[in-house]
Amino acid sequence: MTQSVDGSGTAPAPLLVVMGVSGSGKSTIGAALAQRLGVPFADADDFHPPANIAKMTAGEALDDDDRFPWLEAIGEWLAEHDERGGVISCSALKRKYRTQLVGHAPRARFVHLDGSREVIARRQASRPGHFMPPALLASQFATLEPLGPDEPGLVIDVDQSVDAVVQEYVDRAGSAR
Ligand SMILES: Nc1ncnc2c1ncn2[C@@H]1O[C@H](COP(=O)(O)OP(=O)(O)O)[C@@H](O)[C@H]1O
Ligand SMILES: O=C(O)[C@H](O)[C@@H](O)[C@H](O)[C@H](O)COP(=O)(O)O
Repeated sequence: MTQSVDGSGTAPAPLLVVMGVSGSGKSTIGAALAQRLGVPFADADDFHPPANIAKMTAGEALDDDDRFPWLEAIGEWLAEHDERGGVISCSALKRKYRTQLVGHAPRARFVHLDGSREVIARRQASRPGHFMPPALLASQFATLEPLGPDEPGLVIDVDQSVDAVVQEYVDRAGSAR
């Protein structure tokens, strides 16, 4: 489906991966952004095989081999939503993971939710009933390769309200790379 941007043509609905470390707000902001943009939302947490969930629950970080099939499934979701548009929240911590996703959906763009360890640790710790142990946050930051200036998308600081983050995306999307 396409949405009209002006009288002269149409642009495809956004196809976005909301990325960042655990607790950065991917699920919350991804859902709000999808609602604002009028496209479907999915949470990559729901794509993990049970073994990955069990590993993280036990306090062990995932490795590249654990993440590969999970990223393939997310890439397939993106490819399926290429025409309709959509937002999926996915940590996508390393550049090579993002390259894998774009391999499935070349027009996908990333929204990197960036924040200090202090802000994110506080949010992660105050989140009730989630399988991800706060102790894994250090490995998430150690693994994170921030979205580079040569990668498609934009970086948004999460030290502001959810509505403000969504509004910042809307304001900047037109000039995003
Ligand atoms: N901008 C924000 N301001 C305040 N609280 C937030 C914001 N974004 C997310 N949160 C809260 O922080 C916690 C972590 O957010 P969540 O969306 O679960 O992150 P992630 O999906 O990246 O792990 C949740 O309790 C959520 O309600
Ligand atoms: O790549 C990974 O190590 C995981 O995908 C991880 O980044 C993800 O964050 C977990 O699924 C926890 O879920 P939350 O991000 O919702 O805390």
